[in-house]
Amino acid sequence: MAPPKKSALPKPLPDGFILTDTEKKKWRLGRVIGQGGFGLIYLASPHVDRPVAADTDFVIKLEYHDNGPLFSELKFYQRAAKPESMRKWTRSRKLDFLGIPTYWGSGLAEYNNLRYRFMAMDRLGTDLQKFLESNAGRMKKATVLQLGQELVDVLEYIHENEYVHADIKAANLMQGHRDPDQIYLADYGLSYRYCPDGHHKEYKESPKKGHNGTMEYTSLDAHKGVDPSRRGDLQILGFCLLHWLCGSLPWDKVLKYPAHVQEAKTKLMDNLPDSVKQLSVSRESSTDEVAAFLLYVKTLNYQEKPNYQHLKDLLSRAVRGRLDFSRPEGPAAVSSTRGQDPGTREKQNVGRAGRARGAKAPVRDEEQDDGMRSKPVLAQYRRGPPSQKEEVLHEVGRSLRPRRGPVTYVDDSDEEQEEEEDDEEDEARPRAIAACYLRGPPIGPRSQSKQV
Ligand SMILES: Nc1ncnc2c1ncn2[C@@H]1O[C@H](COP(=O)(O)OP(=O)(O)OP(=O)(O)O)[C@@H](O)[C@H]1O
Repeated sequence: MAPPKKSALPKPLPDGFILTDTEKKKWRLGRVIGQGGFGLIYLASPHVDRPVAADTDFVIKLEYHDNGPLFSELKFYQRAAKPESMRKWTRSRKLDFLGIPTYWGSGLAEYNNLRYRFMAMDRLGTDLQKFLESNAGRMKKATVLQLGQELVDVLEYIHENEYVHADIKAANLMQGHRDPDQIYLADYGLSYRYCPDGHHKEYKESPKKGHNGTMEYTSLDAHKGVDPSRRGDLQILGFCLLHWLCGSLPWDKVLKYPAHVQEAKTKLMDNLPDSVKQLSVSRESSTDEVAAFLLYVKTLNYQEKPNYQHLKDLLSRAVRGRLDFSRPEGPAAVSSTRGQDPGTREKQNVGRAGRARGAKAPVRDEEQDDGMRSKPVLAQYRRGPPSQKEEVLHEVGRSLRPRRGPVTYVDDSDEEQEEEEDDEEDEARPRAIAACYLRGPPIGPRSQSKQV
C-alpha cells in the first residue's frame, strides 16, 4: 500500500502516544498547544504511565522527518546549547539567566507509515508579538533596552558557539512558562553555523540568495545574499529595538518590495545617527541608544567579533527590574503593522535560500500598492495545505498562529562534516531541494557598493 500523501504540517499523533528518544528516554504526548509552518507543538511528559499534566514543563516539537527546520534546530541545540555548557557560561559571566530554552532529547518515530522527527524542550509561555499587537506595536523604552541587553547576552553565547540566530523578532521571543520575567530566544530553525570549527565563512554576495529572513528586520548582508554573521544578528536586533520603540519602521509600506526595503535600510544606516534619532515618537521614547547601537554595528567588519559589553553599555539606562509589557505612554506611532493579521506578517518571512527555501514572498505591481501590508496574502501565495492547517487550528484553539509556510529544505554547507557526526541520523537527513523551489534572482536595483 502506498504511504499516505504528505503535506508540510504533520498528521497529528494521537494524545497519549509514547515516543522514545535516542537516549532511550520515553516521552508521552499530551495535547497540541501550537503549530508552525512545519510542525506541531505538544505538551509532553517523561512520566509515561499517566496523562500529561496541564502544567507540565516540557513540550515536544514534531515534524515530518525530512522536512528540515527541526533538523537544523536540533543541530543547533545539540552542538551549541548543551545544558552544561550554558550553565558554565552563565556562571563564568555572572549572569542571572541566559534566555535559551533547554533541549531534553530528540528522536525519530513512525506511525501509520509516516516518519516523524521530534525534539523535547522546555515549555515556554507567551511570545512578545502578542504584547506588541495589543500595544500599538510598541513597548516601553525601559523594557526595550532591557530586552536588548538580555538579547546581546544570548547572542554572545550563541556566537561564541559558532552559530548565529538570523531571525530575531518578537514572535521568536517567549516568556518562561513559570517566570514571565525570563525571556527566551526561541526558534533556531534558521540558525546558521557561521564559523564551523573556528573557520568563519567568507564574505560573498549571492543574488540568488538575496533578501532572505524576515523582511522587516533582515540584515543588509542578508539582502545581498551574504551568509549570516554576527554583525547581521546585531543589525537585526537593532531594527527590532527600533520597531518596538517606535511602533513602525521606515520601510513598513514597501515590505513586498525587497529591493525597496534594502534601499530604505541602506539609507537609514548611511545617515546614522540622525536617521534613527529623528524616528523618536516622544522624548520618553527617544531612540538615541538604538542610534548609537546601530552606529557601532555599522563599524563591524563581516568577520569581526563584536564588543558585546560595549553594546550592552550603549543600551544601559536604568534598565533593571521586572519587564513591563504594558502600553507605553505617548502618541501611538503611525504603523502599518497595526491591524495587520499575524499570519500576513509571517508570510513576509521568506526563509533562507539554500536552507529553507520555498515560495517567494509575494511581489506585485507597484501601482497596486496602497499600504498593502494590511491586506491579506493572496490565496495563491499561501504556502502549505490550508485545509489541513485550518483543521488543526480549530482543534487547538485561538492561541495558534500560522507562521511561515512549508518550504523544501536543504541542509547547510556543513553537510560533509555532519556526515561523520550523524551516522545514526543519516537516513533521516532532509532531502535535497527540488529545483522548482529554488528562489529566483532578487527584484529591483542592486546599487550598493560592497561593504565587507
Ligand atoms: N517551547 C515552547 N513552549 C510552548 N509553546 C511553544 C514552544 N515553542 C513554540 N511554541 C508555540 O508553538 C507555535 C509554533 O512554534 P514553532 O517553533 O513550531 O513554529 P514557528 O516558529 O511559529 O514557525 P516555523 O515552524 O515555520 O518556524 C509558536 O507560535 C508558539 O506559540
